[in-house]
Amino acid sequence: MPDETLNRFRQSIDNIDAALIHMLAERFKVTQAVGAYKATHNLPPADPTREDAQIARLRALAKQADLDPEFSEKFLRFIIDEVIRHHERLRDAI
Ligand SMILES: C=C(O[C@@H]1C=C(C(=O)O)C=C[C@H]1O)C(=O)O
Repeated sequence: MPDETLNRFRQSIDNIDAALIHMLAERFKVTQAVGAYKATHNLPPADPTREDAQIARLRALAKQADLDPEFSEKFLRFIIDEVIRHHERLRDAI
């Protein structure tokens, strides 16, 4: 028997998941451009000072939004680590 309430929740979840994928795709497009710029200008793949500032900012935003700051930091760390791997690959390809 179809559960309309559960279906409506799930439609919303599916829309949010699609938005997350599109936002991540845009973010990786920009970070790829940053990686190419860094590789051609002899800049290091990682910038820990910038990362610390981003993490502090996202933790504060998460708290305001009633989202777990620990989870938010882990999520951003996971993404940034992947970006750094891409930047290292771009650097090594030169
Ligand atoms: C994108 C950059 O390169 C790296 C990746 C970052 C990110 O994904 O936000 C942040 C800092 C850098 O370690 C950058 O330097 O801005």
